[in-house]
Amino acid sequence: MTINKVSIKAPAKINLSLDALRKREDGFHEVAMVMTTVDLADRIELTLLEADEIKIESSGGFVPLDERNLAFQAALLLKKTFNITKGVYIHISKHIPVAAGLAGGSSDAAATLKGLNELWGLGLSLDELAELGAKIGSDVSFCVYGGTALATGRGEKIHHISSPPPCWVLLAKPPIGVSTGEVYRNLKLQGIKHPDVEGMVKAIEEKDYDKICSLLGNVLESVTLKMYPEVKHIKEQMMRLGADAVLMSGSGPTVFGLFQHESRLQRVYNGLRGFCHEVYAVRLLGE
Ligand SMILES: C[C@@](CO)(OP(=O)(O)O)[C@H](O)COP(=O)(O)OP(=O)(O)OC[C@H]1O[C@@H](n2ccc(N)nc2=O)[C@H](O)[C@@H]1O
Ligand SMILES: Nc1ncnc2c1ncn2[C@@H]1O[C@H](COP(=O)(O)OP(=O)(O)O)[C@@H](O)[C@H]1O
Repeated sequence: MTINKVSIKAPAKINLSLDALRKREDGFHEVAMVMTTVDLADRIELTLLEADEIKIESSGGFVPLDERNLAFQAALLLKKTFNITKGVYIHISKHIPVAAGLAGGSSDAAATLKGLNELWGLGLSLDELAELGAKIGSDVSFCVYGGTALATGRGEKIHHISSPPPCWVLLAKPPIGVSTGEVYRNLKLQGIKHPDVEGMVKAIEEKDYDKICSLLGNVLESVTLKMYPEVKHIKEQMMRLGADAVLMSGSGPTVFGLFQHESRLQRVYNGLRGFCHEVYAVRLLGE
């Protein structure tokens, strides 16, 4: 039976730990990061087109609707690599804030790779899709697998780890978009405080919630918090209102807080909504 349509969830990620070790010859940074998915997701619908074309539309959120869209790039990459002459209509229901440090674009690209693998009957494994994904962006490989992982290299080498203990996550995004490239360009590695990435992996494997909270760390905060004081302000407010622990995700500007108790999450959510328009209460997906 030929499949004509597939619908795939594309979840956002947060970085529980993010370290940059050195700048490489190719301009990228060698990183070590712990990433995990949360249940805030875009939905990607792919419809088979007999004509040799890629069409893309999106509802909600402002994203480019041409070859700059990472989902479009994913389709084009598969077409070129495997000489596909069929086409696809991609529809993105956008729920993940854009340029927020939550890998929304990368997750859309990963979902498109997985969906087209079915729709175009390519028979590729997840490992093969993740390898292709790395050509689109450093975060795409992780998004192909989802779950929880230690990512090394420029972020494309994925080492699966067990899921953290279940907890609530509050995401708060100030009304600014951050360029990942600009943040990495302004990163000064000398004298910087490096997070304990190995300790974080261990704490997750041991399901030690308190240790996970105490080890949250992200070297990119040293850049983004200075560039955008509103991110620092949200971090301070979330902590003051009662989050168990707080960190900026990726290159920002989204700040996340962790919570074991739903009642406390609700209190902090209400407090933040007073001055931050975009706040989301979600759960860790983990697996
Ligand atoms: C910071 C992180 C953490 O998960 O996420 P976001 O904040 O984007 O969500 C990632 O490392 C971002 O991954 P991604 O958004 O895919 O970045 P890419 O498109 O590959 O790279 C954008 C630019 O960031 C810089 N870059 C990216 C990754 C890396 N390891 N070193 C870098 O120096 C490069 O200048 C590159 O041109
Ligand atoms: N499908 C997409 N969804 C979101 N952003 C996209 C998409 N395709 C391309 N982009 C572009 O990618 C850049 C990074 O967006 P995004 O992936 O949301 O953030 P981040 O890299 O901070 O996690 C933005 O400049 C955005 O315009």
